[in-house]
Amino acid sequence: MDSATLLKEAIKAREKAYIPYSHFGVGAALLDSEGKVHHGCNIENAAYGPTNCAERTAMFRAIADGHQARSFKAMAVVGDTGGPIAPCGVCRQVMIELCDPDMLVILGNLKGDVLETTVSELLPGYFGPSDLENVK
Ligand SMILES: O=c1ccn([C@H]2C[C@H](O)[C@@H](CO)O2)c(=O)[nH]1
Ligand SMILES: [Zn+2]
Repeated sequence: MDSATLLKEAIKAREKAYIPYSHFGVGAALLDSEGKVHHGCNIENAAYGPTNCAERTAMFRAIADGHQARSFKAMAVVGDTGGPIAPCGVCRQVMIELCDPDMLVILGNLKGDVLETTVSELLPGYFGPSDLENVK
């Protein structure tokens, strides 16, 4: 599946956002190793803190569906931003946990701006799963 197709899936996922507070919808589409796409949208909460971003919704759904961590091929994310959307810090950390550091991340907006990057480029100097390898 190419980047443009995955971005279209993220736009479809965005339509499902539950956003009574910010009215800012975000969609994510995570491509698994079998070619299946997992949709994520942001899901807000009256207490604000429990809000789940679109990116984490997509990753948590795919893991809960039985897909292996770090087996994913790409993720596209879209919001109505001035430039390509920038994932929040919490989602970047969860990407480092559940996706390969070299996995393609396609960031877009509704105007058609696109930035192709990777998980490790989004979180330089990250603390990740391998940093706990020496624990006895
Ligand atoms: O990359 C992003 C940035 C923001 N949001 C959500 C969180 C909140 O619901 C709303 C405004 O921050 O957008 C995401 O889902 N992904
Ligand atoms: Zn986030």
